Amino acid sequence: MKQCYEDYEATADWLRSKTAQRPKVAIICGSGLGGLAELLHNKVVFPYKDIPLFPQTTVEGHQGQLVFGTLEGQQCVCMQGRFHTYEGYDLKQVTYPVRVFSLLGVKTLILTNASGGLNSSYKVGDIMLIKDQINLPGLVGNNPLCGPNEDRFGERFLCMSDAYDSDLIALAQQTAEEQGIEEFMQKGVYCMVSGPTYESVTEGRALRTLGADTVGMSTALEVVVARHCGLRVLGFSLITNMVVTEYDSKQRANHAEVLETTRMRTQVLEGLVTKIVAKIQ
Ligand SMILES: O=P(O)(O)O[C@H]1O[C@H](CO)[C@@H](O)[C@H]1O
Ligand code: HPA
Repeated sequence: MKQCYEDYEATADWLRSKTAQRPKVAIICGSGLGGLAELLHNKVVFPYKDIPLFPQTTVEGHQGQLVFGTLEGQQCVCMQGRFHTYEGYDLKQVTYPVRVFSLLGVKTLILTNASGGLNSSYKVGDIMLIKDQINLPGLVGNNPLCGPNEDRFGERFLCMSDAYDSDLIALAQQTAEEQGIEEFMQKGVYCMVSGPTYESVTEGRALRTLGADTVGMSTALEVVVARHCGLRVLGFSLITNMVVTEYDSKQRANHAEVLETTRMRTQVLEGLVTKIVAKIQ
């Protein structure tokens, strides 16, 4: 499927025609983390299957609906479920909603994800503020900005050294302190791999050597496209499991454990994001 500017406009126009809400903040919820959308007031809900040109979610823990509403007085739009390349979607489909959000007038994108911990000082259940990313698929040619540049969204050559907004990171850290949850807050580097396989022992070790603190199968592509259209970005990675980095380990990564851990921390993460949203200008 080849998306053009008019496709993004058509989806944005359709949404505008169905709701008078004009969010400035968008939130993409990771695996098992869609509960945040339930906290919105004056909800207007669109199942993805009803939204023109929107992909569908196929992964357990990703509900598949777009929720507009107000969080602490701030108009928001929340994706209860995201798209991944391992589902068979291409890079433009995975990132399609981000450009739609930009056309709707969104200025800030908050992303959450479930991830495997690589940094041995991290524990399952820790929440990592993402300070930077390694877009592994992008480094070898699978970058969503490949192809003709759409100047109406952004420039051809995009700087990514400031991808995660330092003011928003500071705001998140301050809010975590106020919430008294610093003990399980971390700050580090997220690495995206394509999945759907979890890492082999040697792959896990290699990613750690590259400088990654956590690894997952999402987020980086959405962030590239968000930055291209000028959105400010804040990201949280919930460590749902530790990546197996010992050859004789009996531990095995699995999605059930991922979802189980999200259940353990979902309320804390929801509370943190809610308080941050309240303070976003
Ligand atoms: O990144 P999110 O969507 O949170 O989900 C993570 O959890 C799934 C694997 O358990 C993968 O989709 C991985 O990317
Ligand atoms: N690896 C990759 N993606 C993941 C993991 C992991 O260990 N946990 C949750 N998403």
